[in-house]
Amino acid sequence: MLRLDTRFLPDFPQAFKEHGPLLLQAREALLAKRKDPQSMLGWMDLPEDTETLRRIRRYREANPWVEDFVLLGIGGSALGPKALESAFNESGVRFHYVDHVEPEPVLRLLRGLDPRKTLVNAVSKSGATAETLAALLVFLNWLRENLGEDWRRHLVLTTDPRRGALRALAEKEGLEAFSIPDNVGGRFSVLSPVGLLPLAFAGMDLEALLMGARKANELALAPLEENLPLKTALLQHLHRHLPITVFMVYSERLKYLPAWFVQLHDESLGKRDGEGNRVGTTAVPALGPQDQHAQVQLFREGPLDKLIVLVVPERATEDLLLPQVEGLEGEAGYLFGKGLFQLLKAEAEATYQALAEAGQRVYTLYLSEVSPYAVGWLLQHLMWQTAFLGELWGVNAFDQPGVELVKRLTLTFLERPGYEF
Ligand SMILES: O=P(O)(O)OC[C@H]1O[C@H](O)[C@H](O)[C@@H](O)[C@@H]1O
Repeated sequence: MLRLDTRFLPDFPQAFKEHGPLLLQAREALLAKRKDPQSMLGWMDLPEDTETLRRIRRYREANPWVEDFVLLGIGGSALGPKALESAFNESGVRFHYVDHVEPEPVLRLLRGLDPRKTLVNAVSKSGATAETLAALLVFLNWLRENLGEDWRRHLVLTTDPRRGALRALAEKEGLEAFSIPDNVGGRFSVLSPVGLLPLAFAGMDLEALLMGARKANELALAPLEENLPLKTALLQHLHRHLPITVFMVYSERLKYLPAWFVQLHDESLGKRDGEGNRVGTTAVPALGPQDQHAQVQLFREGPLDKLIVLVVPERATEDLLLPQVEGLEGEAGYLFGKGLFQLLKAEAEATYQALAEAGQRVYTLYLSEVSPYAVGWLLQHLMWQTAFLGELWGVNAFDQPGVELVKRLTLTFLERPGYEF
């Protein structure tokens, strides 16, 4: 369950009423694009795709030998699975993410892995991302050298249904491969095999994850009053003059969720609108309570240039009572007998109030608990929010023309004769 709290933004209910027509128009414009196969709105349908889920389950069951799962992918091909796996890994399978090109950690990883117990999953929608291709070269070679003909069983690809280097490799070598639907872009792909395959190996309850996402879909299509994604989209829209939107999550298990949100928000919305104006707000990741001891000083007394979103669980799956320890009554007595989760909730509430009191604009999204259902709901909710904002800000939320130059320049530098920095 996901619940919005805007108690420190008293004008919001009125603003929501006034902006009703604008919001409905934005939703209509977005949904009208669904008919267009180029629209990249396939993420809306992923929670219904039970056939893919069945295939993934069968694959997982056929490979019980996996002890280490190495995911080669970057951006939208890594951030979602990482955010969910680190929260919900129940299986004991160890996960490793190669979403970088720093040699030392790759070498350290290779030296510590047993190839016979390792499954490598290369993930790339385009099949053309330099970091992922570089990692694939290394791991493919490593599997071949160590496993001989058996290497094929240890490599699974997640990529475009037809195009790109990964698809070509899968066909040439007869490798197991899962498809990211044509009309699903990287940062909207967490509920496709990009996320579902690794999460099946993590032992996560995928039915519940998708059920939560279906709930977000239901609300996005619901009448205005119940429409949670239109509400939070409007909160972001009303504060678009503030350059920063902080996404602060009060959950250690969800510590990688802010990074997923940052890509979703920044890469979708930071671009030129139809008139050439630069639009977008900068999402800043934060974690509670750790960042109370780092960023909150700035949030309290620094510039009032932020919209701050807190994501707070309402219940613990299991609390841990703090024992009374003799000799520590003076300093820690106020904690005796309290739950660790009680402390977490008190800290989140204290931050909420202190930020509002400082004049920062702040609202909270309460998660009933850190469960696959609630988090599935939250992820899909945030995708709807982003898509609605794309309409409100007049930008295409599903492309990323701005990142291309870096890719092209990287290739130019590598191909330059005598290249060395
Ligand atoms: O999945 P891939 O095609 O390898 O893309 C991985 C990432 O790289 C690109 O640079 C895009 O900007 C991201 O949106 C994408 O998630």
